[in-house]
Amino acid sequence: MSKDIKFSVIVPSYHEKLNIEPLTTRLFQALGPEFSKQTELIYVDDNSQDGSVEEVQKLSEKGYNVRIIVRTKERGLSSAVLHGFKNSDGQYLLCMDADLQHPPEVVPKMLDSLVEHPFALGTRYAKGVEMDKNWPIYRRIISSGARLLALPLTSASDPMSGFFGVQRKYLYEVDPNAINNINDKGFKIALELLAKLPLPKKDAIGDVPFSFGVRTEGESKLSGKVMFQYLGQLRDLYCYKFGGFHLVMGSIVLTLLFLGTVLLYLGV
Ligand SMILES: Nc1nc2c(ncn2[C@@H]2O[C@H](COP(=O)(O)OP(=O)(O)O[C@H]3O[C@H](CO)[C@@H](O)[C@H](O)[C@@H]3O)[C@@H](O)[C@H]2O)c(=O)[nH]1
Ligand SMILES: [Mg+2]
Repeated sequence: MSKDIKFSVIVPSYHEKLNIEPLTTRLFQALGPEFSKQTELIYVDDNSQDGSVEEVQKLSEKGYNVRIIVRTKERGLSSAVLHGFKNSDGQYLLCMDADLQHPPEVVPKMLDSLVEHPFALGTRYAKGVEMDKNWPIYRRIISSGARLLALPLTSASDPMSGFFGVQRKYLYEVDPNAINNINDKGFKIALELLAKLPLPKKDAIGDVPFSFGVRTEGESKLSGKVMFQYLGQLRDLYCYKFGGFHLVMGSIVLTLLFLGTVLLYLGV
């Protein structure tokens, strides 16, 4: 463990070569010299073999504190984030996407919030925040449906966000067993952590409003499989939180809401 590193920024990445250089340079530029000295940037790539490794190597040679972990046996956004957290040095852990939908310029605010709160949440649901008008309508519907289904599980403003931070001690120290209960399937790792980590009842979450951008390079990896993984994750979380009877009721409500969302999407 490096004593100089206070903040670790973890970026799950899959086929993101074209986004690596702009994200890295914009991030360290936004951090400025003092924050930069205390920050490491870690890409967790699932063997994209698209030149991402060489791209990171170039940036590291230029002096940026950046490295890339390539996993060859595992796949998935959530598990990549957990892998990055485990293999990082900072006490303050931040997660963001590679595709610049999470503006690197907001990271200093996120880190400030994370020093003050156990959990920092980049939120798209706050006054004055607008979703990029180019974000496709079907993604908005899916996102709203997913958010609705998570309402009984957390009071967080945007549990679907992939832009969040957590203090290391809440992952591994406050309850060393908590990490073993975390579901590492799918995309919604923030929801999982919010629902299961031993966070304090009061003032646990520091919201940081941000405007969600659109991807300009590469493609989204959201697939039907990921959506079904989300429904499985919800079922487990309902069970974890409310027990057996509520699980059955929850499943019925979930199915109805899911069908409603699909029908709405299809315009039926
Ligand atoms: N290592 C790894 N990274 C992955 C994988 N799948 C996706 N990623 C990375 O995870 C990030 C988000 O993936 P996108 O494909 O861009 O997801 P999205 O559909 O735009 O979803 C995003 O927006 C949601 C909010 O609407 C977020 O909830 C979600 O976390 C993600 O940020 C990107 O950096 C992408 O490269 C994977 O299997 N392995
Ligand atoms: Mg994206």
